[in-house]
Amino acid sequence: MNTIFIDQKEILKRYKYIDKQTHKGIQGHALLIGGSYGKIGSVCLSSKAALKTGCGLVTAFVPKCGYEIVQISIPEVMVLTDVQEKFISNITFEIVPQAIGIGPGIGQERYTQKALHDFLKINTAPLVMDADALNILSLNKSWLSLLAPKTIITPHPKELERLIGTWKSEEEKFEKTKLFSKQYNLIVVMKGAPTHTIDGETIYENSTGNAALATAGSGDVLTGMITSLLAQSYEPVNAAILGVYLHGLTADIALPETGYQSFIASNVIENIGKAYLTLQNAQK
Ligand SMILES: NC(=O)C1=CN([C@@H]2O[C@H](COP(=O)(O)OP(=O)(O)OC[C@H]3O[C@@H](n4cnc5c(N)ncnc54)[C@H](O)[C@@H]3O)[C@@H](O)[C@H]2O)[C@@H](O)CC1
Ligand SMILES: Nc1ncnc2c1ncn2[C@@H]1O[C@H](COP(=O)(O)OP(=O)(O)O)[C@@H](O)[C@H]1O
Ligand SMILES: [Mg+2]
Repeated sequence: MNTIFIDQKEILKRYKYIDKQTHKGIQGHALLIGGSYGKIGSVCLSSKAALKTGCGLVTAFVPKCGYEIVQISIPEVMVLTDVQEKFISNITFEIVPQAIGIGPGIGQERYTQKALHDFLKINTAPLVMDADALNILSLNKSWLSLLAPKTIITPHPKELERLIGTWKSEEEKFEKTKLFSKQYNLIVVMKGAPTHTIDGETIYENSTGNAALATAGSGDVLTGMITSLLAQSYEPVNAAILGVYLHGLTADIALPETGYQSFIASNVIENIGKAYLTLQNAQK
């Protein structure tokens, strides 16, 4: 098995330093599409995480009921709304994002399923798919062929099972996921403890993170972080590997202060800066 252990040394080979002359117009624009009535928080977490991971601009596309929630909770994020009040039914926008993340809190309404299908047929931006976007794909497996090469999917174990079916051993899980990755030319971020990112035959095993991450919304945050890195022109596999590494590192940094129990998804976002600084300081 071709497994690469992702420690700081491997990350430094992939991490790109900020150009002193950069500006928000070239730092990348990320679009996060998600949320439904009662789950607007998920897309707030993804959007804020995207900004804190360094892209220049972030837009959230949410159902109408999410408009004020996103505007008030994260003033730096721009907001586009669907025509429907409580769920997404028609994904249209005039901006040109460099990357899109879709799925957190989006639900599985029939109209949302159709909106996802229509979106996948025309989307050309680098894409991260998570949560209910993956559950909708599991209900409509023929749509997997619409995904562009190197689309990143970020399933937790239950979402993975819905996509690839059950497994009887860890070995079988990896074999089935590798086959799935090759069949559809996808990058699969197999979330877990630890997380493995699978790109065809290659498995990248992450070295950071701990059980503090077992908390609501920590996956939504990861989606925003990876989308942000994609928008900053990281190759998809590197965006996935670096996003997973920084995400886990925030929990390792915060653990002495929060303990396992009181760490929440917002603490991931708060510690992204410190996680980046470990990489910058390692170069000095
Ligand atoms: N504040 C918010 O608005 C939040 C919204 N969320 C959204 O809620 C929707 C439902 O997401 P869920 O993931 O809760 O629902 P799912 O039904 O997909 O997953 C929940 C079930 O999956 C299994 N599972 C999850 N992680 C596992 C693991 N590591 N090992 C083994 N089994 C595991 C468990 O059996 C669990 O009951 C998504 O759209 C998600 O984005 C959640 O992210 C929570 C926070
Ligand atoms: N025990 C654990 N150790 C390390 N990482 C964990 C652990 N439990 C969960 N995680 C990480 O937390 C995140 C949970 O994602 P997910 O289940 O999608 O959460 P949500 O949907 O609530 O946002 C994943 O990145 C996963 O790898
Ligand atoms: Mg999730």
